[in-house]
Amino acid sequence: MRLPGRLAAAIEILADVEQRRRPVSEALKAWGLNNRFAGAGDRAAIGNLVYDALRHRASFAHLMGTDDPRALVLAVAVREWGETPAALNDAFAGDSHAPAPVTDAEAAALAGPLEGAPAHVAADVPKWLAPSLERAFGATWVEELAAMTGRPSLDLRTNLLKSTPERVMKSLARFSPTPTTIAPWGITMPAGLRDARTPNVTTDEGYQKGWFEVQDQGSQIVSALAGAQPGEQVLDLCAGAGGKTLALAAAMGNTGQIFAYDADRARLAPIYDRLKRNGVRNAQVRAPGDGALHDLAGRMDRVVIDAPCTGTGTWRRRPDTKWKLTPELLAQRQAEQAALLAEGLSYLGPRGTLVYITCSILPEENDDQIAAFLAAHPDVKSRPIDAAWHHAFGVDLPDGLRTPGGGICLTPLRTGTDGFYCHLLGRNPG
Ligand SMILES: C[S@@+](CC[C@H](N)C(=O)[O-])C[C@H]1O[C@@H](n2cnc3c(N)ncnc32)[C@H](O)[C@@H]1O
Repeated sequence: MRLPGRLAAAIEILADVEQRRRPVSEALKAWGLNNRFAGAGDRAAIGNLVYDALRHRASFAHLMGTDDPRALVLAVAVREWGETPAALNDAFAGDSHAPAPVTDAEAAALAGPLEGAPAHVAADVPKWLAPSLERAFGATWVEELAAMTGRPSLDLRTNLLKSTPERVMKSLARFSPTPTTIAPWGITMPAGLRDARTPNVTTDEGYQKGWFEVQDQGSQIVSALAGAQPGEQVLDLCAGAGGKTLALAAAMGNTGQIFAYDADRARLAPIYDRLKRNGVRNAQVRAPGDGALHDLAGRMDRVVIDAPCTGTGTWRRRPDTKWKLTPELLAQRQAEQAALLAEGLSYLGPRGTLVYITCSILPEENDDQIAAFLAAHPDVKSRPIDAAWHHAFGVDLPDGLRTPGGGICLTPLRTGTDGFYCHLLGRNPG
């Protein structure tokens, strides 16, 4: 397929997403099944167009005077992919799969400046979230959120139980990987431009052998900040598919014991294969059920709560969720987080550390949540995050990452990672 056909496909898919209110990944998959002539390169390019359109939906709709799929996709082609209306029309002219020609009015809109747009439009976020985001980032909030409209890099964590960063880099040399800037065992490949495909690293023999995992550097950083030590008893209370569990197991050198639990059996299901492939021998999976964790009460050296959240920190990867988030969903997540913090505390030993993590950038799920928890539990205190950073990475906590409430917040602008929040707590401070 050439560019005109790919643009037409992206328009069709965005319309499908809107009409059927289905997730983008599902709409892309359905399109691929119905259009089997399209190759992997076509599907990747069309996916890039669709995701780029959703990343910039508010600003492109403002520019074009409409958020219809055609307007958004033309804006991606011109504003992000560097095409011109004239070049598009030349390409469209000889292609039976092309969208209708770019009109003069569209061409004028595509050239227009964004200056004067409201802040939430420049930031490409829903208007109702602007006050929270301004509270999170102050004067730089628009810049912070604009950085979230970019494409994410592909990051890997070397599994030290089986390999070394040098060995993984050699195995993946064809993708030109480089070490991550903060996480010591991370490897990264920058996102490409236009129709670039994300390297399919999971077909690499190194992956099959368990030498590395796909994990955003932000997730690697908060896993390291959790500070799990060899020989400890650790509860991973929201283990999901085990991304953090695997990192904790490696940090503990396969010693001590990790209890990996999740309330959702389906989310937990992939963890068994992943533990095996990674050579993890110190993790015990606890399937959900009455009393599944009763025997752990008051015994844990560390309880990690990788809490269910709005995922606002992952908007680069899942831009459709940005536009679906509602105040009701946020309130629901906040209630779940508050309950999990209280539950997590019940498993903590007297000198244990409670690790609270979200992939959200909203204060409601981060500092506010912790402030409410601390107010309800006067015997609990924040543990110093700068000391944890120094211990994990051997350097001082960089300026600007600490939150007013004593946690840290990572962002694409600050650390080149997904947005993550991490706060350490315990009954005995320091
Ligand atoms: C952010 S995800 C976890 C991701 C996972 N730790 C990883 O690194 O791959 C949050 C998880 O919390 C789980 N969850 C939600 N409510 C829970 C509860 N009350 N108890 C335990 N797990 C819960 C969800 O099923 C979901 O898998």
